Amino acid sequence: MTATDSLDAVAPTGPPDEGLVLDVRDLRMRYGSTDVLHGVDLTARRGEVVALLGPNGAGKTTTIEILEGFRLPSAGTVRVLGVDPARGDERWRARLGVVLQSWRDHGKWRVGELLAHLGDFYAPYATDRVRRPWPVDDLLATVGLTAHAGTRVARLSGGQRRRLDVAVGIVGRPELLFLDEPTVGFDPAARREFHELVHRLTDTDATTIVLTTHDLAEAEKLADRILILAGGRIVAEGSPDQLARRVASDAEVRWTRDGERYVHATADATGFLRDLLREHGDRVRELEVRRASLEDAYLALVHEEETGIRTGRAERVWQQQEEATR
Ligand SMILES: Nc1ncnc2c1ncn2[C@@H]1O[C@H](COP(=O)(O)OP(=O)(O)OP(=O)(O)O)[C@@H](O)[C@H]1O
Repeated sequence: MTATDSLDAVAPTGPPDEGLVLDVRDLRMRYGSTDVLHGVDLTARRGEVVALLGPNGAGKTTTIEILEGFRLPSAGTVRVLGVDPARGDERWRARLGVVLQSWRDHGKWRVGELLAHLGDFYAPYATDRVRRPWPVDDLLATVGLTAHAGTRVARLSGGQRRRLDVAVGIVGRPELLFLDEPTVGFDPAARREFHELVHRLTDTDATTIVLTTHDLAEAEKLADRILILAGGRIVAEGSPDQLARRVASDAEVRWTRDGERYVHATADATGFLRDLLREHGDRVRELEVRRASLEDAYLALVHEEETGIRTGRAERVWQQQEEATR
């Protein structure tokens, strides 16, 4: 049986959910005798930003390449814009955008010409709802490359090249956009502009975005939902806040009073603060309330998966980190 046959053998029954842009069930991938994905389930809806996080070698790129139709899975059901990527045609591909690690080809082309040339591919796939391609001048302005429309690709700086990568990924006004480590090499201003661009794409075009990144602050800022891939499975899923609460539901309150340092963990920080200030008033100094961060949650959940120690481990890791900073 081929990989494609096996996909059909487990195809879901029942009517498809129209709002689901991505629907992946029990995705498995084996390279030679090594299992990399052990049954990944994931979904994304129209206009949603989903961040896929995980340690090096977790299988993020493998997963994304399967979704893009560049790699055949060993087993599982995959539907991207309602289509099995293994059978996706040009019309389907025109609805996807991919921002890969840096665009190195076409060094002699000028930026504007290159975008116009690549945009031509999408023109036959314009619809009443989606005008394709994105007009070059608008696109250049959107990614902040207007001043470089006539610059040869080979002469762009690293950050400018990355902006071009983004422009290449969205020139066809994709309904689903894959961003692989999108802001590596961006300066802080370019990163902020890029984040604004992502918000604009989801707000005005309802673009669905799947993002892989090792930058947790970026995931926190951009993602509606975060999926943590470790050990070949999605080990946790939720908003940044939900993930943080999963590893530690208590907030930690710290303060000093008469030169003494105090630390108290509580599920009701507001009530505790009210009582504390009523009792000790202006003798309370250096007041701080801290909840577990996404980074705390990420490290604890990945550590849990790697060591196989589950019960209370995540919470203890968080507490140990706290103690180390005291
Ligand atoms: N073509 C291949 N043949 C054999 N093994 C592969 C192949 N591609 C990836 N792998 C292995 O599969 C595992 C997952 O790789 P993948 O590139 O998907 O991870 P990743 O999560 O994207 O990692 P990173 O964060 O380092 O980019 C790794 O152990 C990698 O060595």
